[in-house]
Amino acid sequence: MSVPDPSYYIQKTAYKGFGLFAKRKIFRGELIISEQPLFTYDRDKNYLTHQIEEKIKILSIEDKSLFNSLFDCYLPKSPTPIGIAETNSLPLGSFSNIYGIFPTISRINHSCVPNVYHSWNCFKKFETVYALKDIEKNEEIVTSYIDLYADRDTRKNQLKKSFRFICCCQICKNDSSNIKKSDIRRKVLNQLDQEIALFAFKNPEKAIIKGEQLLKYLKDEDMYYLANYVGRIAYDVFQIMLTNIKTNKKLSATIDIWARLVIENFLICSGNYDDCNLKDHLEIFANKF
Ligand SMILES: C[S@@+](CC[C@H](N)C(=O)[O-])C[C@H]1O[C@@H](n2cnc3c(N)ncnc32)[C@H](O)[C@@H]1O
Repeated sequence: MSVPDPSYYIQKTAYKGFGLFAKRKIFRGELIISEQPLFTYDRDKNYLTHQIEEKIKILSIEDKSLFNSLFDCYLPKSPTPIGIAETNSLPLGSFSNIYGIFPTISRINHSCVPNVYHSWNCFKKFETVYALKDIEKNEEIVTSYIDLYADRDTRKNQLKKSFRFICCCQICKNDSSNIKKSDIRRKVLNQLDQEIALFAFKNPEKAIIKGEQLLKYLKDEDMYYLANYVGRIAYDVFQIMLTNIKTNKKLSATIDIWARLVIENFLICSGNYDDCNLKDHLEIFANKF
């Protein structure tokens, strides 16, 4: 089921195949698409081709033709079911082996400066797409296929290997001195991200400082609008503060600010924070002061 009166349209692009575009101005935090999968499959299984072919067999005629119309980046001239599935499938949750085929969301092209975030809503069983920033009428709607803490060459190699294209987004085609600066900042982001987990138990004060530094680097790299990244960092810091609240009140003095940051950013990128383990705690602290 899609949102009634969609705010997007699908159109052929100059060099990216089809893409999704804004039919009108879309605002940050707006739900753009909510879509059920045509079918799902277990990507961990060896007999992948057989599994996908069996799933296609039981689709309705319309759904079969929808599936067959999707792009195969591996064999574009003579698409195969496995090629179409591997070009377009999305995991149902961050670490899931179960992947789904979503005919409309599959048309969204990649950018390392995405303007939307897609994720699986495990309660409603829909893949949703929310706007991370205001999107102007006729602007292309773009998502990220990869980890954006990676440097330019790593991003380029991943996209080439998995999706067979060279990214020409505004940060990938920057001049070399700007790319160098961006790569250094992303390397630091990656390192700080790992250090939060490393210090969470043995030195929580330090882990919180790493979280604050992460947000600063995200701002410097113009990534602070990425509510999925900001929300996750804030959630990590909130969790550390909550764990230590009884033993170290000073350490958790700003817990309300972090709780609000989690809620605000989770709402923007996925419209809810229902699947958070700490939902009740978040609400209590966000409203406490
Ligand atoms: C999931 S599909 C996206 C929709 C696709 N363009 C279509 O026509 O259906 C992924 C494929 O789109 C193309 N694509 C996505 N983002 C691109 C980009 N930024 N530049 C060039 N091609 C891109 C690549 O061929 C990639 O393998």
